Amino acid sequence: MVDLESKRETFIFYYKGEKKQRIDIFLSKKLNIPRSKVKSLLDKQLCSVNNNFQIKPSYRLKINDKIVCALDIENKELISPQKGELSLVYHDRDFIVLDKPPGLTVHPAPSEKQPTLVHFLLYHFPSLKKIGGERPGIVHRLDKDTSGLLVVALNEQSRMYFSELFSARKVDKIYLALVRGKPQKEQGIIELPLGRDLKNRTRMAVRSKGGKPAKSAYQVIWTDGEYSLLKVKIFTGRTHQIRVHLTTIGCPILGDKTYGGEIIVKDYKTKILKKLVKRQMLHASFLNFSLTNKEIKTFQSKLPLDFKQVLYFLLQEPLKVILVGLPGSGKTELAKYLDKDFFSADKIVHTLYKKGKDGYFLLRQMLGDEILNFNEEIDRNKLWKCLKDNSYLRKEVEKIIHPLVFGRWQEYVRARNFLPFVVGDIPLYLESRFAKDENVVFVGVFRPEEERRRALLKRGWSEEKITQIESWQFSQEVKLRQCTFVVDNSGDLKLLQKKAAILKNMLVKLKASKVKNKIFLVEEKIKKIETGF
Ligand SMILES: CC(C)(COP(=O)(O)OP(=O)(O)OC[C@H]1O[C@@H](n2cnc3c(N)ncnc32)[C@H](O)[C@@H]1O)[C@@H](O)C(=O)NCCC(=O)NCCS
Ligand SMILES: Nc1ncnc2c1ncn2[C@@H]1O[C@H](COP(=O)(O)OP(=O)(O)OP(=O)(O)O)[C@@H](O)[C@H]1O
Repeated sequence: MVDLESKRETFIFYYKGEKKQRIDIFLSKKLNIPRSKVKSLLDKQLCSVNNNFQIKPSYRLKINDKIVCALDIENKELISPQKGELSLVYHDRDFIVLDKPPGLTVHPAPSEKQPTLVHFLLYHFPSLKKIGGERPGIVHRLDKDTSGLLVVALNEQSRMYFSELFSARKVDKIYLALVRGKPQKEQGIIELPLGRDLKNRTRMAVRSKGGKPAKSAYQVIWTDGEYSLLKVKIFTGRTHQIRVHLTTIGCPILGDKTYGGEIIVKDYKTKILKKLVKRQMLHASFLNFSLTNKEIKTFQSKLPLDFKQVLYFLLQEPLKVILVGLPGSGKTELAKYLDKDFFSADKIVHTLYKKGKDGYFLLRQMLGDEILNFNEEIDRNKLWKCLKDNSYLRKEVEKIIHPLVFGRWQEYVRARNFLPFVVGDIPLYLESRFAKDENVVFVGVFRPEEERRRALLKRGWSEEKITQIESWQFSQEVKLRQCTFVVDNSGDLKLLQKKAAILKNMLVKLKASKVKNKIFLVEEKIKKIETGF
């Protein structure tokens, strides 16, 4: 038998709980060691209850039971202090708050070969050795690839205080998560029980039977529809809670390979994203709790560099410059000067009408063979005649064609995510209410009536066609009123080219200031914590 009280690594507890609790559960929490380790201590008779050493793990503690326990030192000696950088946010006699970088495991585990945070802590805070155990001072955890705030107790009293605080859920914990997709609601609560995935034990899953209750609340800070930045508060602290809960609303955390957040390279944007995202984009950014003297402590961490890079990249959408103006005003000419590779809705419509393409089938189905020429191709003149006196049919055609054009426009923009701005010659953008988009800037093109009409006649349009097609569009005044910039195309093409060069400059500046503004607004929202959870 071991003389427990004469050993340096001895722990003495008096059980004060009202309910009878299993000793293995009690000691696992108190000593911060797994239950299997408690069992081995009991088996080795390194633990006693009221001086009785024959104790089973299922023994239920009664009030005032005296528990004496000696942690065997073999394991502890394995954790040798190691030099490593710690980013301290707060430090006093009792505890520290630090900013854990991604990729650092909190405490030793069989699968972890690299030094852990505990190794570094022992180097900087040798007094932690007194606390003992495999997890000295550790009162809560963050996954290896999650960054952010972690509290570490520096003495046994503080460790017990914080352990109780965390397990009684008296700590406000808020995380930031960059996710794929967009939650259906701006904010919401996810309350779904979690347990080990029965098919894959390394994963957690929602389990209505046998899962432990888990509750998270989220708010959307920013979204572009495809990716979102969420603020998540957790009310329970289950393993992988945020990661699993967010997948249940269709928003896996970017980079979280275990739960469907892997980045699949589809285009330029995802290619860059894959390079930037090296881990799950989850960051513990805020902690709030009260101390024994009732003082409330609040901590907020800065965004880690990799998280910031990904976020800024996602905020870098190009400015979408949409040219509007009446037919013949010179939109296409201006577009060419702004960007040779501009997007032309008219061109897209032309390709969609080609034999075998989507538009071709749909129009033929709707309007029959009378819009075809002898080669069974769509004859635009016949089509125009068909539509000119039938506004119902025209609107039906637009209902089919505009979403197809808009889809192509979105693809076009996505493939040019690296540019400061993209140019769309989309004459009906305003009229057809393409999706609302805060990144759009309208540029109006004005050309004197006579010159405009002359150009259209030259194009082969009849007076009737000019009047008719104009009547399908908003008036010049209504169009130009919605524009941030208006280009007066009264002179010749050379002058228009000069104006285009000036406009280009202004667009680049506008884009830079818009991004700056967007970053500012997002960062302000990140800082504002107590908003409606
Ligand atoms: C009316 C049609 C047959 C005329 O064809 P045509 O080859 O003569 O002209 P084109 O397609 O090059 O269009 C020239 C200009 O007309 C104007 N315009 C074309 N269609 C429309 C429309 N439905 N409503 C208002 N203006 C239109 C635009 O300013 C456009 O830039 C054709 O444009 C058409 O099928 N339109 C319906 C589809 C549509 O809405 N297209 C606009 C692109 S988003
Ligand atoms: N400043 C100008 N000087 C001379 N010709 C011009 C000028 N601006 C435009 N044009 C000519 O007028 C015609 C109509 O211009 P453009 O095709 O650019 O108009 P648009 O606004 O794109 O019309 P639509 O909406 O019908 O496509 C073209 O032949 C173009 O070359």
